[in-house]
Amino acid sequence: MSGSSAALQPPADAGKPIRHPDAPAPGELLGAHYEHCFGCGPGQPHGLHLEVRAGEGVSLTAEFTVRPVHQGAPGLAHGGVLAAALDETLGSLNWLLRTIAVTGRLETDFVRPVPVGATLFFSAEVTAVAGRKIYCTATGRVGGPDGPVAVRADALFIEVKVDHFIDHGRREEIQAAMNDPDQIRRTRAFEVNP
Ligand SMILES: CCCCCCCC/C=C\CCCCCCCC(=O)SCCNC(=O)CCNC(=O)[C@H](O)C(C)(C)COP(=O)(O)OP(=O)(O)OC[C@H]1O[C@@H](n2cnc3c(N)ncnc32)[C@H](O)[C@@H]1OP(=O)(O)O
Repeated sequence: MSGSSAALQPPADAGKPIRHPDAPAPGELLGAHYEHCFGCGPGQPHGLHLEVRAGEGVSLTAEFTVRPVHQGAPGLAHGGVLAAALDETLGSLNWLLRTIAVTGRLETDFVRPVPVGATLFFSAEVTAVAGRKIYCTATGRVGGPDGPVAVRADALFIEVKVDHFIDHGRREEIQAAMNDPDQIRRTRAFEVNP
């Protein structure tokens, strides 16, 4: 099974994504957007520690190595963890648009089982933008960037203001983030008009 639902088909008036002029150069490693992010944060011991590199246009590549803490069935990655890796990969595309956005919808195909110890090589791109709606797609391969497809996803991200996090996040983490100049710098890298 593959093919995304009607909710993930861009409307007729959608435009092509535009790479922000200050986006990281192709090949550049993108840092974590938040130290304690489950997907990319170095301060999250059981996190995915996804490593993401900017690509050409509004595309990127990412790598994630499955560890024993990510198991579902014995010796195999948990599907929810793989979906999280896809979500994080797709969310990282917003660095290249310099837009803050959250996942509205994520549709995932699990094509083959992924063993513990395997590295997933993701490639992702934004396919269309319509107002606040950002349409994107990602593929994860095993064994190498040209290996067989193990997972893929299509998603819709919705642009939000930084207030989305300030209004909804638990007070203590928001306060700590606001007191951290490095976090403020990272958040600004996402925003065209901070
Ligand atoms: C200094 C302070 C520190 C701050 C530090 C921050 C740094 C952060 C930097 C970067 C963070 C990135 C983090 C990446 C992590 C990986 C990505 C994730 O996992 S994100 C978490 C999972 N996602 C959510 O928790 C969203 C929960 N949902 C919501 O909050 C709302 O539903 C939201 C914002 C998505 C939409 O709500 P509305 O009220 O703003 O907008 P409406 O009007 O409902 O939707 C706008 C358009 O989008 C469509 N839409 C919305 N949801 C849809 C859906 N599920 N399916 C299809 N269409 C949908 C609607 O039909 C509408 O379309 P029409 O403009 O009318 O054409």
